[in-house]
Amino acid sequence: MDAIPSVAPDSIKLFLFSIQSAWHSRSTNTPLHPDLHSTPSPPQPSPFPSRMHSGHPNGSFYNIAKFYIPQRLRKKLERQGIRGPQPSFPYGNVGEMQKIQSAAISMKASRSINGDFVGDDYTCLLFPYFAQWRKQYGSIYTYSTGNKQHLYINDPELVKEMNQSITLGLGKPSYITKRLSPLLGNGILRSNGHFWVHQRKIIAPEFFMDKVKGMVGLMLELAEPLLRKWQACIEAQGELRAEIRVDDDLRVVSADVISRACFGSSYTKGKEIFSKLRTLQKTISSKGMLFGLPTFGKCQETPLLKKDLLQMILEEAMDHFPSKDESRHFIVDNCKNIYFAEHESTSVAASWCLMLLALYPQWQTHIRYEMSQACPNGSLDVDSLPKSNEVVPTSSICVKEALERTQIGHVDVPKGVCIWSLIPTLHRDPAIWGPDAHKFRPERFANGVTKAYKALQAYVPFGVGARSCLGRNFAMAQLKVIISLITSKFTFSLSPNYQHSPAYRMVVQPGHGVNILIQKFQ
Ligand code: HEM
Repeated sequence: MDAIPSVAPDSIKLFLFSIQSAWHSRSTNTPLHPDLHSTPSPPQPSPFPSRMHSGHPNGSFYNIAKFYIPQRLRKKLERQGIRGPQPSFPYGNVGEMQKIQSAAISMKASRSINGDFVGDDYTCLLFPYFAQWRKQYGSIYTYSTGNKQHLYINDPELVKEMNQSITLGLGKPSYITKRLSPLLGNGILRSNGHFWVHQRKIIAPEFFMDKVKGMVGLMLELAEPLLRKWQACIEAQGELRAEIRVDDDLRVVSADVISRACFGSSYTKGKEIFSKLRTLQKTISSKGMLFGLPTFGKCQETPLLKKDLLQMILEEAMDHFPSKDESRHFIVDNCKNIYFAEHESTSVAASWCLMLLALYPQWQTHIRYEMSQACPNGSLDVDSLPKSNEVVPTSSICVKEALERTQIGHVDVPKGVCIWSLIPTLHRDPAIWGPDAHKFRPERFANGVTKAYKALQAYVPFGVGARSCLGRNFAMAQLKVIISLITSKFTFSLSPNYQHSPAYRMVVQPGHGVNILIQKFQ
């Protein structure tokens, strides 16, 4: 068993819990990752899914048919009392979304670094049409992007229903998965139905807590170069402190961990792949275009893990697929999927964590205190990793499509409707979290996550229902490792050069990075 320093003080748990409600953001994604990272971009001002059919003149039979199918779905929802903005031909509510977005951008006021901005609901800026319609129509409404009818659901009871649902009738939306096909093949992120179940059954056990615990030693080791680099920065500046832009360094650690844990390879070797992934991620989330297929380097044995994830998945796949060809596709596609799902989500979450810790240094002190209590000699057993599933916020939106007629609580969702849930909004809802929902108060989680809010299962940082995050244990372990190590070695504050500007690139990222002033902790 690896001897490790304390990586799981309770205050980190509280801290990580609280970011979700006080700050939020995949998030997400995302869907990117949204959500992922896996959560694809919501309709953005340009281009919208429906605009991609530009070869067809307005008023053509093609456009008329595309417009009237969603209209029928809308009528079915309206009959259940679900309202929403009136769509117009041929692009539904896209024009209105663009207008609302432009107005929000021009109203964007510059933010001062006095801590107040943490209370801002950034979703109002990133997705202002959702915010406006929520005010008009409540937590469930319908809108159209021309050829698709959408249902926005942020009602806690309905989210709970979705969370508990195991139906295969809700899956990844086809118009998004089609676009992701060249990048992700038919891997877990974009497959649906029984094929998805099959893949999930094979891959999920590789991310169970007992397997993740075996990777903690590796996570600790791979964080060491970052600590040395930051220490060297302080020394190189010949002063007691240095200014660091944390994002790229965290990205390197996170990419290195997934490379080594899954593929026995290192980030530096796969650097090109990761930079390609970043470009692709930006392209997907901002323009929704198609992209090239990344290839992955040859794996090398890592001395730190007896078997890497790839090997374990490979062995499982060999047992489950009848032909070599099928298992080869399964393996290649899912390697890409896991890289893609992990890439950015964890490192971006770590960036936001450091930003908040820099802003609220009393929580750095708290973490150090708990670490000193938990491991007076500076080293702890790997079993001290927490069992609970607390979270950080990077994925912002969960989107599903009703692949067949599906019942969600009292709502009869017609086949073909896309369902959107905005996680940050749910996590900042005063009806769920109380009047201080927008405040940064990690202590609200002191008695566990269920005591922190009023509506059960309204806390869904890793997504909703059967398709929720498969890598949550991995992500949490990595975040705890990195934050504990940084906090134990340095004290830090927010640099005056930090510009608060959340940006949606599959997950919500610090648009201009996170700059902190670090100093060696004595
Ligand atoms: C802080 C870090 C992370 C956050 C906030 C996060 C969040 C999410 C969310 C919200 C979803 C569900 C999206 C949806 O419902 O459409 C998801 C799915 C997924 N995540 Fe993560 N994730 C994180 C890290 C990771 C890591 C490290 C891995 C892998 C090592 C991973 C692998 C996956 C996979 C494979 C899925 C798809 C599951 C399926 O469709 O069955 N994630 N994640």
